[in-house]
Amino acid sequence: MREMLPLETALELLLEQVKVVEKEVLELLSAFQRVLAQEVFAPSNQPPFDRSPLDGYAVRGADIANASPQTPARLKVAETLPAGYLAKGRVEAGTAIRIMTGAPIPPGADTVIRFEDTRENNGWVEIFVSLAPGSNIVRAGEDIRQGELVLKPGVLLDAPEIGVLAALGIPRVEVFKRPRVAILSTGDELVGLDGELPPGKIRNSNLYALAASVLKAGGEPVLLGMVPDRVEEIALKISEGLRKADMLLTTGGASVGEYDMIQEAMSRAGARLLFWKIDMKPGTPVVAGEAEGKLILGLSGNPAAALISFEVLVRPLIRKMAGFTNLYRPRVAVKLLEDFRKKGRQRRFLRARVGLIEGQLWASLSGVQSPGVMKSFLAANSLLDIPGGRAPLLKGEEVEAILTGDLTELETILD
Ligand SMILES: Nc1nc2c(c(=O)[nH]1)N[C@H]1C(S)=C(S)[C@@H](COP(=O)(O)OP(=O)(O)OC[C@H]3O[C@@H](n4cnc5c(N)ncnc54)[C@H](O)[C@@H]3O)O[C@H]1N2
Ligand code: MOO
Repeated sequence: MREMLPLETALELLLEQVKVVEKEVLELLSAFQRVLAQEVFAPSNQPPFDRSPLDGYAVRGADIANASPQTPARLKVAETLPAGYLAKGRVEAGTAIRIMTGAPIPPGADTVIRFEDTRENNGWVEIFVSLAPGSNIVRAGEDIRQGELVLKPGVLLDAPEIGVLAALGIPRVEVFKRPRVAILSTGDELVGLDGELPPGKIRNSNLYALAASVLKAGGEPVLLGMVPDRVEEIALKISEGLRKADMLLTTGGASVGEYDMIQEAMSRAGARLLFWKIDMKPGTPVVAGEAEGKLILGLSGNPAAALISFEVLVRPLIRKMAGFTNLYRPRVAVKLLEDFRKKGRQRRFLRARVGLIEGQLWASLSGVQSPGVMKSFLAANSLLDIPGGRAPLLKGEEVEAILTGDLTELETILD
């Protein structure tokens, strides 16, 4: 087995192994935040009919051709037309229909004049402006044409997509199931969240951080809990994970220490080893295996290393399984707001905050970068991707940032 694969090589190898999960049909609102699995062609025009975008008067353009404040056109108001109804009659020469926003344009009319440009008195309306025929009419299909491909498989069904499907009268859609991702923490030092912390022990935080990450990536976490550093127990849990889920993540025991037994446990559970170690820091030790067509990824026990491995390696895999077309986060060029002096031959991912200063994106490190430190994630909205051998870096140098956080935060971050 070769030492330390480049991240892209490892990712390519793993992406080849994963398949998109099955599909299911859901009621529209249950499909919110799911990935669309079908093409959606518009069954009808949106809007379905020519309509008024204003409260005003539907008229014939010819009748108001010479209207002005000095020489208003005088038209007989034939009826009032609210949204949701059809006009009883036509707009004949010399008449107008009072029309509300969203109401269908009555036959005979080709223009709508807004209330502000008119004055009504005793069943007659004076029009003070002349508009070209066709003005102020929203045409049927102006938004979406019947037969048009509106949504493609692989998109996330967010609020606008749900709204468009509802507007088109589509009550159910085919979406991808959520890939189930089993998570197992290994380590004698681990205890759960309740109760006193015994001496020498730590909380099993990786289970929760990874479960939340799986949810965010579009997967469904299957919590396998924690096991002590014993090969047989780990192997049994791996087998359980293979039965219950489409992919399995473990943390701990991925390095070279005496108790690092994930590789051994994977083999006992019948897995084929794909690789161990990726050229990145944090997150070098990743044991990748495959069994029954399912991936098993043994991530570092170090909490920050595990989360960074998840971000750059596991997230794209889950996104592929979940049916997304876009697997990756956006990457942008940023300038460093401070020096980063630590040399290193390995590629590094640094937790950072990216924000705008006078139209330029800048990055400042969000705290301590050690693989066991979590707090620096709290202020981070990105990972800086520093190629091996590139550091030391000086303030003002350009580097690449992977945007992991909310873009809306960008403007408020730096002063
Ligand atoms: N002699 C060497 N030692 C280490 C090397 C090395 O190359 N040679 N690599 C270091 C690097 S880099 C990393 S990263 C870690 C990876 O360690 P493991 O994956 O074997 O993880 P553990 O040793 O089990 O744990 C590391 C650290 O994380 C804590 N931990 C473990 N599980 C959890 C959990 N579920 N929740 C929260 N924290 C957890 C654990 O207590 C340790 O502090 O190895 C270095 N060593
Ligand atoms: O590879 Mo370890 O993950 O540096 O921290």
